[in-house]
Amino acid sequence: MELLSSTKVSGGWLKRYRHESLSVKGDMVFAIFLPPQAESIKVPVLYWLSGLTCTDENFSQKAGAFNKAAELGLAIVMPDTSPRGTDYPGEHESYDFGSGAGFYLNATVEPYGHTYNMYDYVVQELPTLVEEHFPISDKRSISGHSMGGHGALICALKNPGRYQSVSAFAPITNPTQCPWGEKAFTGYLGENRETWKAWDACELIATAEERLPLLVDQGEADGFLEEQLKPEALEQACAKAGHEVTLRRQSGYDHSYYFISSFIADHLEHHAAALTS
Ligand SMILES: CC(=O)Oc1ccc2c(C)cc(=O)oc2c1
Repeated sequence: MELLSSTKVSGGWLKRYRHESLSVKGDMVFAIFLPPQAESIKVPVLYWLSGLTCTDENFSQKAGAFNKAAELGLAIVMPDTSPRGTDYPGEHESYDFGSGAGFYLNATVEPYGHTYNMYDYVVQELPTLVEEHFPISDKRSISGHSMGGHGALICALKNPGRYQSVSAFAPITNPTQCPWGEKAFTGYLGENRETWKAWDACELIATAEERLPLLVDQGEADGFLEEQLKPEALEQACAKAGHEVTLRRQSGYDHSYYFISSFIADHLEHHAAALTS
């Protein structure tokens, strides 16, 4: 691992690293916030999955999360949103597919199937790496925004026992039924829609082995609400499956990090309560 930068913030440290990833067969960059408590004990950790077009830096620069994370003694790990440095056909042509748009799945269609394995990376490889190299415990939670909200929901739903809690901001709840998801899943998984279901929170809810309560914030002035995000689909899937969900519709908020920064403290409290109980 190569240390790229180290910055003191909120009494703790924000560190960025580059490392060679087996899952994506290339270099990946991630950031980790270590709260002051990590100087003397192993601290629990929140994985934050960012949305389309983002890198590890959007959350660290814009969410305003570190004062609260320091107060609660939470580490935060911020991975990048896709493999980088490949040059596949179509990879750099649009904001919603390819670079910056990994969708937190394991691609099966070549050439993407070769390296776009963001699911393996965030669920297995990155936690193994950070738990080995930093004073963090194996108590994990997961959250994210938009494409990253979809990622957080599917990672938790597919891995009972791995996370203590899950939350999301404006998640793509039902990617098999919205334009962003249909485009990405066709490109990464192929035309057979049956195979898509394994990566869709609304499909996974029905058979989830674990009933982690979901905390979701959704801005009512979000321009992507009706066509892409579809919070009502998640509500209906949860109601049908008897899965607890707290969906907070926040009046006037859009899809931006202003929205995330307004409610991130609530999410950190939610995760800290589960991680320290
Ligand atoms: C920094 C920032 O605003 O990030 C951002 C902007 C737009 C989007 C969209 C449209 C989708 C998504 O998944 O993430 C995302 C993130």
